[in-house]
Amino acid sequence: MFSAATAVAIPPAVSYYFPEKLARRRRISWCCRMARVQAGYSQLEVRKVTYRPPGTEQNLLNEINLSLREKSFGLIFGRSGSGKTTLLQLLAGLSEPTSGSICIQKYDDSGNPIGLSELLTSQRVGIVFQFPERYFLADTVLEEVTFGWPRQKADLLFKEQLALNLQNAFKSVGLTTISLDEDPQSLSGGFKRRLALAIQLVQTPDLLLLDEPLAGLDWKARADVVNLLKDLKKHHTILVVSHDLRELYPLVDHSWRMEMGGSLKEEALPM
Ligand SMILES: Nc1ncnc2c1ncn2[C@@H]1O[C@H](COP(=O)(O)OP(=O)(O)OP(=O)(O)O)[C@@H](O)[C@H]1O
Repeated sequence: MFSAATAVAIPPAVSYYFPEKLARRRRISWCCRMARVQAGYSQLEVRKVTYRPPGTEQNLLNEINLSLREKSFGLIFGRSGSGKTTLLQLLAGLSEPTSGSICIQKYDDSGNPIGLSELLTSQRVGIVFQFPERYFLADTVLEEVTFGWPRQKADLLFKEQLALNLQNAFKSVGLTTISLDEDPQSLSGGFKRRLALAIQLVQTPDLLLLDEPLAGLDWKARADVVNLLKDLKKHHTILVVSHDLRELYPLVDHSWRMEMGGSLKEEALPM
């Protein structure tokens, strides 16, 4: 077991002394980040995105437009099979739009556009699929989180940064009372969902995409995840696909309905 203070007992492979130089660099980059934030804001801009899977005759998404300002919470709702997950997959770079663009537009303090870049080259994007626990592969929590981490010695600094991120990620999802040696499958439903979020948060994403984050959880775990999302919203831009409108309503800044046939329109939640 470990506490919040010691949150993650980093194993030998990633437990290196965190040098003062690196700490200073983090402070400097944090200051730069603050300076950037004070100088304006950025917004995810999906413009006229159409998607037709290769080799098929029908568009799954038709001229989708969507804008979401940084540190906002967006929710897409709509009937099953309308194309919500397909859109998240495009935003995560798992498929490419047939036409249209997915960008980050920067604005100055007065709201004047000052720069445009592609989402995936300028921002880190994390995606948590529906029922993410079904895709857990490892025997321990630590292996699950560090799956795919680089193994070469040359990546020492990168590993140290990830180890620190891991500690922060576990704290931010309230996973401070589980052992890193535990089997992920032995965790409760709510804790599995927290673990899935922590795995993404380790990469410090700017944009977090969540597909049905409350699906399959009991009422207590659902309430926990809603509270957790409320906290995450302070630091991340979050776009959720969900049918659980009532529970997520208090978090939502913008919402859109996906129509059958793959068109999206901004619409208040039907409460
Ligand atoms: N690669 C593909 N080729 C052909 N059809 C596809 C492909 N991917 C998804 N589809 C179809 O596109 C439609 C939209 O699927 P999608 O999973 O995006 O819907 P959804 O709105 O997220 O549904 P749900 O709410 O049930 O998760 C579905 O009919 C699905 O079967």
